[in-house]
Amino acid sequence: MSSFQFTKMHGLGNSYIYVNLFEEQLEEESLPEIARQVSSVYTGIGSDGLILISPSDRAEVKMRIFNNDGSEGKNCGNGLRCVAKYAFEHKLVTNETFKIETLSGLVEAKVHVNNDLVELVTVDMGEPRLLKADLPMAGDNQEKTINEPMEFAGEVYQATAVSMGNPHLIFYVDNINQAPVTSLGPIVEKDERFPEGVNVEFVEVVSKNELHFRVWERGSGVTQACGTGACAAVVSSVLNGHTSQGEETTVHLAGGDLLINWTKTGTVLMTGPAEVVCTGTFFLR
Ligand SMILES: N[C@H](CCC[C@H](N)C(=O)O)C(=O)O
Repeated sequence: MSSFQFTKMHGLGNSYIYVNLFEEQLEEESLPEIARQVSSVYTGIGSDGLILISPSDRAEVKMRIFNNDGSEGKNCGNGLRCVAKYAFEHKLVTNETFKIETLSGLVEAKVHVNNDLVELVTVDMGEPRLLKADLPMAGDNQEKTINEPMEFAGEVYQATAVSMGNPHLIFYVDNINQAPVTSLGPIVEKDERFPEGVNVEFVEVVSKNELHFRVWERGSGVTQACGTGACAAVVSSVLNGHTSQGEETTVHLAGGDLLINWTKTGTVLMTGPAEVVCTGTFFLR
């Protein structure tokens, strides 16, 4: 019976099981099954997935993320803040600002330290990608999808597509508490126009600097928060004229708030908390 040490961490309630591959070894072909096992609230630890922290030849550390269905995501905003906290507190890095490698490129994290503990993290998530080819999604590869009518299950919705290294489709609603997260989310996630699937976000505009936000995540379903999704929602809101580029927007997610700024230099800054829940030994079935 093989086992490994883990740390459960969360960003605004979006929790993952973190494994430090500087110290542990996991078989590559077992990773999807390990993600499914640790994520189960009944027979596992309970989380939205698995995140691996490993050495990198391009950055101080590398992050890989697996959703709770075992699929591998290419980026994870809440995960990046927790990886940054873990790396700093476990002395995998020496500076308060450092780079993290993801499957969708390098990002830069800055930890905000208080009494040797990291409470808040700011991540420069890089530039959003707006072309259909970037998501990927069906249609003219060089076109963008901004406030476009799209039909799902017989209804037409206005949709905006943004990639933060992973795909997001954003819908605007008048009342976030009535957003069709569990009814429309799974339909859109698996729509054939998104060959790699898509994360589905619902946004209520409160003001020019404030959004309400809910999410149906690709590979995990409803989560308390989605960092890349919040970044995509702010980019979408600028593109749709609801908020302004270069100004900080407060995004109210189910698990709490993120501060997001699609800067005038073109990259998206995300600031929010990262917390440790527990550590332990997991015994693989
Ligand atoms: N479900 C996402 C990965 C997790 C992203 C989310 N938890 C975040 O904080 O960005 C995907 O398959 O693209």
